Amino acid sequence: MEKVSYSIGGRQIIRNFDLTLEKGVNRTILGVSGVGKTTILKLLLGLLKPDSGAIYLNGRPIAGMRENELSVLRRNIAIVFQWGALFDSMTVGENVGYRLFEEGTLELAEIKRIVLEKLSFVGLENTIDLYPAELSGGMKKRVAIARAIAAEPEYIFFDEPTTGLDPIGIYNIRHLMQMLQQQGKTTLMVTHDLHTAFAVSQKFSFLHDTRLILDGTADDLKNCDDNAIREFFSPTRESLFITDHIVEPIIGLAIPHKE
Ligand SMILES: Nc1ncnc2c1ncn2[C@@H]1O[C@H](COP(=O)(O)OP(=O)(O)OP(=O)(O)O)[C@@H](O)[C@H]1O
Repeated sequence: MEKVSYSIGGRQIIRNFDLTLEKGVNRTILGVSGVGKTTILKLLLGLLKPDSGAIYLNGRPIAGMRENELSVLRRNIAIVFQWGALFDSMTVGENVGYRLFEEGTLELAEIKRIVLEKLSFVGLENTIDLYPAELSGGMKKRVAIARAIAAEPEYIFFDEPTTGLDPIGIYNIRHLMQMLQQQGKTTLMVTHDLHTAFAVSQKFSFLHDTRLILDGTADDLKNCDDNAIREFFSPTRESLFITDHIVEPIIGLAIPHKE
């Protein structure tokens, strides 16, 4: 995204926002609730059109692209929505294979093989004939990941992937995200779960009051003395003014040890 601005009903949501997704890197967009993080995902997916600025997909501007060209490029992007967004009337297997089935290019047996492979990747191959209502929240999110990767997208977007999960569920999602990264996927996440963000992300975009105020690493965030960033990392209001003692442990705790 290059200098993208977007407003809703005359209210500016983002202004001159820049974002680059580097191959194989996980980036997290951070910022307080309502600041515009999900709006950025929607702009990237082409669900919203920017007021100004440009969005490039694999280096090509999407503005003015024909719908068939766009849909080829969009095949490269998948999104895992906050609540999984599975189709309730379809089985787990049908949910995971839906996109491939709709595209109509693969034999049913091949789709089934891919569905089983992706369900086994998320550890849920035994749920193939169940309906979403029969799954826990964490299982639904894992099925949503299996569905997202069924068509082998290059980019995967995660909107609040760990919201509402217990610690084991959160660990599972983190682990899957790390495995996807090992496979070379480029991922973008929006989350309030800072531990997960620092466990899986190498790059961060911090959005505040319509603007990008930091684009950098965990260390850049930790060392940044911008007030908005320091306040964001303060766990309680009482600690807002002693952020020197707060920022480091939160970020430090969450960064995984690299082998
Ligand atoms: N369809 C809409 N009509 C009017 N305002 C909207 C609409 N969609 C989003 N907004 C507003 O745009 C702003 C940005 O919303 P967005 O969902 O992108 O924020 P967010 O940072 O993802 O929030 P959260 O962290 O709570 O999910 C919010 O103030 C929201 O109220």
